[in-house]
Amino acid sequence: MSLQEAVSSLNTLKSQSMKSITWNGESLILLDQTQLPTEEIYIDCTDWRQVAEAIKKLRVRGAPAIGVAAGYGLILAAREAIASAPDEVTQRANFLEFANILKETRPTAINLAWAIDRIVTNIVFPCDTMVAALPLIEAEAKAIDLEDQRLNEAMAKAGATLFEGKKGIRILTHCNAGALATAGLGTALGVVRELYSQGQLERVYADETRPLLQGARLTAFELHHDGIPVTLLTDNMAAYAMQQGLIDAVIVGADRITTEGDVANKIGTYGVALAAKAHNIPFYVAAPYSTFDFTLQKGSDIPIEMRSPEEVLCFGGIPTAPTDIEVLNPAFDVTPHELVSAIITEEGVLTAPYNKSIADMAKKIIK
Ligand SMILES: CSC[C@@H](O)[C@@H](O)C(=O)COP(=O)(O)O
Repeated sequence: MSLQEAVSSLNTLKSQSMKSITWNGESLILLDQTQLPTEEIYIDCTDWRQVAEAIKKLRVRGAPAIGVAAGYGLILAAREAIASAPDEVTQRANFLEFANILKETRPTAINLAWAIDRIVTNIVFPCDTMVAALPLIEAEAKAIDLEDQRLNEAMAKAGATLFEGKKGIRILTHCNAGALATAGLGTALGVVRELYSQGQLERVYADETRPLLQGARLTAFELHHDGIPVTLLTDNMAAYAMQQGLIDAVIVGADRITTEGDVANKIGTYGVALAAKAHNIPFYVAAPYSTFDFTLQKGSDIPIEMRSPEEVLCFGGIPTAPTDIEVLNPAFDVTPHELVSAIITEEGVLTAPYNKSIADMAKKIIK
């Protein structure tokens, strides 16, 4: 498939929901999310380094999406490793080094490490040669992509059960946990789409999500594109909207969830959860099993990505503050499980006590 054909197939798919990642057998085509909503630019990644750069710079972003993109990036890494040396030992060492660099591009969303480890451990390690592993890596990367689409659909259905019999529902969301952040319908926005298709949704309130405006640039864009009513508000208006009685429930995505149910998500999520608690509004998190870190108990142990001060000091290259001041720029925060009303997964809706419901889910998955 040529770049042109891939772009036109992406455009067709976008009429159902935004599709931002396409593997065409030769290269990985990514919709550059840093350019949205003003420009739809596609990057043709023929080198795994371009995939790493795209993840680091948030051209592709959202926990499930970066896992899917990295899976395809490993095909490019394996091809280069095979071409880099005649002997198996060097090829394998080079591949593992490339995989590690990809894995380290973003530290908080566990879906990235999960996808890379799944391919390295299940596919590459048991194979005798990198040449033999190559088609299997490609098959596994596609399986991760397709699986994410199915997980999104299952979460959408599970999430809708929380709103049975209700109409005119107004949902607040933070950041972008939609089609742009996954391979399918989205996690939080998958539930929103399901409610909309059942005629139950009145509208979505989208926090703009400082500093990189994923809510304004991506969520508002994605929902508006798909004809779902959306109202944009700045982050500091969320508590006001709750106080005014405009919000029935909050639904957000997640980048990592611990075994106790603590949730890392885009910076600002914790404040939204606190405000929801104060106003007695349910705070739901939607995430697939690939977002759970079954090795971590406490949210305080989740590595939080600190990003460049420029993201806070400027927007679109235009300074919005004195440029020589100190800046705090954590990309994520952790919402303690006490503030989480339920976690929507493909296995159903998990409720407190989370250490038990998450352990039961882990048993089902790790059979
Ligand atoms: C379905 S994606 C859920 C999260 O990944 C999303 O809410 C988020 O925090 C994304 O952060 P980003 O820094 O844009 O990758």
